[in-house]
Amino acid sequence: MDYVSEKRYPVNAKDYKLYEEIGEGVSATVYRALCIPFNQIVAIKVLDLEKCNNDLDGIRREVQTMSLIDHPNVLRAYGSFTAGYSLWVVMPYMAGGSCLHIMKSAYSEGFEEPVIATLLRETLKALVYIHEHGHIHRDVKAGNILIDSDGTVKLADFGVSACMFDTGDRQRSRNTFVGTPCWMAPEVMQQLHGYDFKADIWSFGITALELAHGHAPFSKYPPMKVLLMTLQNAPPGLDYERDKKFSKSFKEMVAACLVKDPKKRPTSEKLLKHHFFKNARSHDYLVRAILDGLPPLGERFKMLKAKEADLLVQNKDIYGDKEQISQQEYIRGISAWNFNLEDLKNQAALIQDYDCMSNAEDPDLSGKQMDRCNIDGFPAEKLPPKIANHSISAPSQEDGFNDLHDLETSLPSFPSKPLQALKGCFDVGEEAVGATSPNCKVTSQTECEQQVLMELSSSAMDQESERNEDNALSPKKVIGDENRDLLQPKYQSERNYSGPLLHRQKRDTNNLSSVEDTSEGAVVQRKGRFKVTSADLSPKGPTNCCFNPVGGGSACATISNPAASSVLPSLQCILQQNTLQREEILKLIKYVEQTSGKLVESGEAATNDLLQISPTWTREKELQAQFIGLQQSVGSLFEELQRQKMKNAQLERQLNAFFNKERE
Ligand SMILES: Nc1ncnc2c1ncn2[C@@H]1O[C@H](COP(=O)(O)OP(=O)(O)OP(=O)(O)O)[C@@H](O)[C@H]1O
Repeated sequence: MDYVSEKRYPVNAKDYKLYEEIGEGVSATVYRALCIPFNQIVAIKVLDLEKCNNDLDGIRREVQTMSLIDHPNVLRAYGSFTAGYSLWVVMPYMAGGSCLHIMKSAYSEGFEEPVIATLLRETLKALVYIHEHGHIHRDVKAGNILIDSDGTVKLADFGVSACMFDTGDRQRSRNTFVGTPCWMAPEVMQQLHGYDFKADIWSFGITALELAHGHAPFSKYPPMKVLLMTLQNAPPGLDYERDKKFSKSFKEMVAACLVKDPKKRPTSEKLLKHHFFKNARSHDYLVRAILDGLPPLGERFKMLKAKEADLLVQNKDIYGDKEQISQQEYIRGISAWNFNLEDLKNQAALIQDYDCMSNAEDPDLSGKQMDRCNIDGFPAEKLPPKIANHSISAPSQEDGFNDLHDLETSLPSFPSKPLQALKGCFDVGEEAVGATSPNCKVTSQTECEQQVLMELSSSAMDQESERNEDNALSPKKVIGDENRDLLQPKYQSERNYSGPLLHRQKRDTNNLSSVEDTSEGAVVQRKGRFKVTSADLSPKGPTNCCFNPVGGGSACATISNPAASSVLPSLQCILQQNTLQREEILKLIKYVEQTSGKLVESGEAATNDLLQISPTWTREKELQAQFIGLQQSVGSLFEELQRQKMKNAQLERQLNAFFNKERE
């Protein structure tokens, strides 16, 4: 990228005067500020380095990338420096704020088409530039499209951008999992073959829908659900019925972006030539159409925060105190999803309970949106068969029963490595994944994946019989679409109030008092937007196991309908019980032999049989001991890894401080 910085902005906090807050992200607060020596208003993003844990690399990358940018549609950084435990990034102040904030303040149903075309064209120009320079933005969404008071549009936030040239060609296709679930391309979730800049085109299509409706498709669902819906459902799009007010060319443009096969999506350059963008207008038009009459950014932000706080107070009784932070984050529409493995598995167990209702009602989710959508400029034969033939093959969703069918039939299309898809949610390396999942410490990855897959399909089958009862969980029954932001806490309650969630137990989530509260645990690793908590790491042994000498069997509560997380402990539990039973039987036989004084023929045979299997039994015991030993060493290796990572982070911090001192 071209180096642009002519003017050297001061790198000392005392040269800036912070004014009001104008935005908040996962680990940063953004302020309007005055650069005193230049007497210039700027925006300063203050990142809490303590909150960023191990992601210093990411931050450094963001700042570096931002300061090398030279394009009118990409937000650049004037400079950055550390102040105490925070990093200050100085940027141009975009007085209109983000499109997301503007929608939340005044256009909750979304913008008019010419406004969307103008915003998207400018954003797309930014993407063309970014892609040309070998970068993938990876977080294209309305929250990152900023507008200045003169109507200039800039794409912001390189927090998760990746440089395809970082370490050579091999890295052109990325293998990390970052971004925000609703905007995330299927190939990013799947983690099978990596992904490239076409992932941004998918996010761009989702952003188009967000600007059209005021929210992204699937935004009311928890992350795991979003993940599965993105992978399994037909891509979202503009609906011919619901979205009558939008032009055919808009629908076609969106459909061209939201094709599951990235190869079939247009490049940003080609997309920019789409005739939809001929509807784009001038900066002045944007000012007149959406900025005029809006209160100043700081005030708007304050009002939004107050509105959120009100909503939280209103719902405190229903959702409880501990949900507040995640609710706030959700309502703000930021990407602070607190992914942890238990959450994801629990959400997988909940899957589709509310689909049966919602898919039929929510045009975003219905299959019919693509029916009459011929993609001009991008020939229909280039569409994947699922989309191209949609009008013929898509089953009617109206009765709300097809969802089950969908899930079953789409299981084969679910990533062949579903655990990898889950694993990806943490943006952690292979070793950490093994360690974060207590159930996967010794079994091979494939076995674990099979367990998850089994769990998903058994959950799908169970749900057919329980569908009617479970419809009570449908968000549509609880709350109207206009209050969509309030839906999330309901699911978050379910997420956070659950241990390994059995499908049957799920119904109890309506009665929170009956559900065990498993507190989340301290964050032990955070990468990008995702964190792994100590709760994910603590091994959860089998519970409620008791040996029943009368029935001669074991009663493991976790076995009747095993959640993925409990399958392995359950198997261990059975194994243990079998061993105990065998011991008991041997003792009994010995006792009978001694009291009867002679060997009954059949008894003899039975004893011999049992004695014959005893070497196997001994071997089992040995293996069990090895298993426990291995579990322990994986645990301590992981701890060591964490220690080293923390050390690393500390060193980086010191280096940073040193570097900044040098610059001063
Ligand atoms: N230069 C700017 N001018 C005006 N507002 C800004 C500016 N930069 C950021 N904001 C506002 O602050 C919000 C949060 O900033 P930012 O997105 O950079 O933080 P983040 O932690 O990366 O958040 P996220 O994870 O949601 O992307 C933005 O959505 C936007 O509304």
